Amino acid sequence: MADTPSDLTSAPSAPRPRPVRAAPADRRPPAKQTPTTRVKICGITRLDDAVHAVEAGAWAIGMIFWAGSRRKVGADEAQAIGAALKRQAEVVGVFVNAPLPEVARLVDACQLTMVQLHGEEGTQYCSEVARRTGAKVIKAARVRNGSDVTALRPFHTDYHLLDTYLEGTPGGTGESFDWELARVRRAARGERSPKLILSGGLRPDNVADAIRIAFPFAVDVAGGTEASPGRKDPALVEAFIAAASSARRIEDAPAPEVEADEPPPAAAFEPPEAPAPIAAPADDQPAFDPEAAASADPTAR
Ligand SMILES: O=C(O)c1ccccc1N[C@@H]1O[C@H](COP(=O)(O)O)[C@@H](O)[C@H]1O
Repeated sequence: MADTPSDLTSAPSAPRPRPVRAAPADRRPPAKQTPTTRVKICGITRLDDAVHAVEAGAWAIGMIFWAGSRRKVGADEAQAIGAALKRQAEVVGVFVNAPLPEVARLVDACQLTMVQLHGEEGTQYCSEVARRTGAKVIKAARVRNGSDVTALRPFHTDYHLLDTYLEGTPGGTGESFDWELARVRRAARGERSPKLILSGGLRPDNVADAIRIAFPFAVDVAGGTEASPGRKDPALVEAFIAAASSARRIEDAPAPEVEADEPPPAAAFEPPEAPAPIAAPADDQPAFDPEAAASADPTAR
């Protein structure tokens, strides 16, 4: 029994409870927030524009390698942009039905971290781009109706991109589509879909509405941030990124059950080793679809 002061001081003392004090507001863990929508600034042809876009907060910058584009990037500029920015942002090359060896060569030469396939590339071609280059793959669809959106389902790429359908133009139309159609994709049950990138006619004054309706992972803009084709307007770039970053994404809005209104289109073609014209469907060359082949021949699994 310890009943003297000396006994008390020598006895092993129980740890004293530490006073509980509220952490100062500035040291409390941040409240869980929905991450803001990423921004891809596309159609960049000049190093200065690329650097400015990344400094302004772009997640990705895109360069168009399709020869028919008014925004086609030059080889030297593309290499300089990739070398300068590949550690700070995603550097995306945009292709339309390009031969696979050309895509692989440009990924290496320009240090692309992502490849955006904006033509009629099929599933096997997309997988082959990922396997050969190591770059992440964005598969784009041009949207008229719900079927154009659901047609992306067999593409197990890193990202799906929805752009506006305009006859005879593979992309960069400057026109928007009905963003509600993106919900067809969200209504898909069960499997986890690739992240959505929304594009087509987005501008600083409409991007927040688009985000609220389509709830994309990222938004992508070319024409809406330009002074002229291939040349960015720094003020528009900054306004676009600010508008996208401040838009609230309604993460837990229930996904409506929207049905596709038409059957999915016929199978895509696998681009040959030589470029194919955008308007030419491969009627004479049916796509090789590994999933269809496997289900027709169970031994092929
Ligand atoms: O911008 C182009 O010239 C282009 C050409 C061919 C394929 C894709 C192209 N750009 C992509 O188009 C969309 C939206 O552009 P916009 O904002 O409507 O002008 C975007 O995904 C670009 O990557």
